[in-house]
Amino acid sequence: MEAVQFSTVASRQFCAASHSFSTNTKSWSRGVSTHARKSSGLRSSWTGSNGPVSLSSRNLFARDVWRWVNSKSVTLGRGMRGVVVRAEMFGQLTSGLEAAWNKLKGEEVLTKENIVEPMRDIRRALLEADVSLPVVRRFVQTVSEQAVGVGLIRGVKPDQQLVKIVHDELVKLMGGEVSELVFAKSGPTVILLAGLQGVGKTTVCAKLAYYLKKQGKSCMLVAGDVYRPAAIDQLVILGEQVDVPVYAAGTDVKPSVIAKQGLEAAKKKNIDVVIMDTAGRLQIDKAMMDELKEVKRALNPTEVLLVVDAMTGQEAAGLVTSFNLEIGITGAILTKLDGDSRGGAALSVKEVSGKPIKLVGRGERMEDLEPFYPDRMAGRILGMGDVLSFVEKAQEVMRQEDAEELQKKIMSAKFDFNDFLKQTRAVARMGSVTRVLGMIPGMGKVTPAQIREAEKNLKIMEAMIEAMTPEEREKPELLAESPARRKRIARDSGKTEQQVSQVVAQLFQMRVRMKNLMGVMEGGSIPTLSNLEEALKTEQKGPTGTARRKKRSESRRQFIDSASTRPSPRGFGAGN
Ligand SMILES: Nc1nc2c(ncn2[C@@H]2O[C@H](COP(=O)(O)OP(=O)(O)OP(=O)(O)O)[C@@H](O)[C@H]2O)c(=O)[nH]1
Repeated sequence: MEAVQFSTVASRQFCAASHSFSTNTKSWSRGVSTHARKSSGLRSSWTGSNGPVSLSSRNLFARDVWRWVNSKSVTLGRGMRGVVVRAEMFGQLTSGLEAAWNKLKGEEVLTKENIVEPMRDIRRALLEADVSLPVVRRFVQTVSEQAVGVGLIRGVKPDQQLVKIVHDELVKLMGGEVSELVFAKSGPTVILLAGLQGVGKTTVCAKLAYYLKKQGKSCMLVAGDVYRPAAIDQLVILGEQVDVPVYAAGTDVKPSVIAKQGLEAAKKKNIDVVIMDTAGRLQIDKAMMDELKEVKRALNPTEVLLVVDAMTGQEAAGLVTSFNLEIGITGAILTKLDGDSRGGAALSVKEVSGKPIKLVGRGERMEDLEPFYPDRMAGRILGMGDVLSFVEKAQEVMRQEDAEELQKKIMSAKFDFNDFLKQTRAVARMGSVTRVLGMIPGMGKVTPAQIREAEKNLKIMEAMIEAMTPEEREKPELLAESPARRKRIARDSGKTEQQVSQVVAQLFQMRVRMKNLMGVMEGGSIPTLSNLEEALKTEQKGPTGTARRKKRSESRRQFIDSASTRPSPRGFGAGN
């Protein structure tokens, strides 16, 4: 398999760099770099156009976060060409809110007067996101009250203050804490799934089983959708796919009887969790509710979860309310979040119905079901990306030793070209490129053309690294100090000397940034807005070190500065 990768070797900057090398479009490269810095060192890069695209990631915020990061990889398909990057999840809302922050640029303090316009933008953004009007009203009022009362905080700009207040209120709006699934103290835990037709119920049954199996629980699926024979077949196939038994009794038996029989069968097999699929209807009707009530009575479930489609916006919140009133539910599962650019459902369900979103579906694959984290979602809405979900994904696929080894190297500023290559070759099974991009701060706005460009550029970088000797890969200093070596690499890889110089310069810049960010984040955990600011301030101050070290690195620094600022008339990717 040709190594074609999408790697986030803790190095969005590398990707950013590749963009800036290639596109020669200053505004784009500047924009990406800013995003890269703002993302506190989470970096991504990808290479290759003809082989499988793979992906791995690192988050450099703190040791404990690092521990989550294990390496593994996933093949994403043949090349990234043709990948369509869908709208960033909640992208519309994110841009709407950005307008609000922008109105506060240049202000000294938040006042009753100067928040009028931003609050109007926030209100509009939420309404456009399909959040229900009463919810929007309450939200805007709470945020306004807090904003005016917050006063002047030294070193924090008013727009940042407002972002923080909105962030915290969004978290509260979505329920604050993660709402975990409840398990029965004895006997099997029974999860009853309900929902309208086509929302993804049957798929969720299998996804949920897959999710719980990963936590060491044995599961059984029960096929209760007797009105659509294909639904039973679909469940059986999905059950096979996730290697979980399926109890089915055909279409002639009442769902409540199937429920009882399924539960008995599960008990006999000492199954930990029974997941019951039920029929969906086009709309709520009495017959449907009565049948569900009967099934509920037969099962006495631990969890009754309503599966709702995120793309239906505030309608989803209304459904959760109706189902709760009618049959009593314990929470909701929001599916198709990957296709939702507005966010109305995620924002409204808890506030409108009082019931939490417990899990979210973010794709069609079995692994695309995860807990709903209000704080991460808020971060993502504000354009900070879903860093922790991203890192958790990476953890599933990355070896711990590798992560620790890499962390050591970064802390001692020894991250080298071998590490870069190794990471780009660690193929990670992390989901679609689109989804992963959406999780990386700022990356959701990357267009397919930009992806293709970056893909091309990373391939070029890989060619250069391959032309280096093992010693040069380990000690990039050799390249910084020797034009002859750079010339040889340029010749062997078919690139220009300038391109080689830029790649070497970039590695040094990466080292400095990574080290600074790691240093600042060390001991912290989740990248919050405030420590992000601190990290960036420290980064701007430059690396610390003894005078001697500083002197030794001076000439290298000069090389880096000149290489990275040299004009690149034809762009990094040109002429290859
Ligand atoms: N993109 C995306 N598609 C999903 C998600 N969840 C489910 N789907 C797709 O939605 C479609 C409908 O899913 P089903 O599981 O058949 O829906 P259902 O609610 O069981 O449908 P009925 O049995 O007709 O009531 C399928 O094509 C799924 O692959 C998700 O989170 N994201």
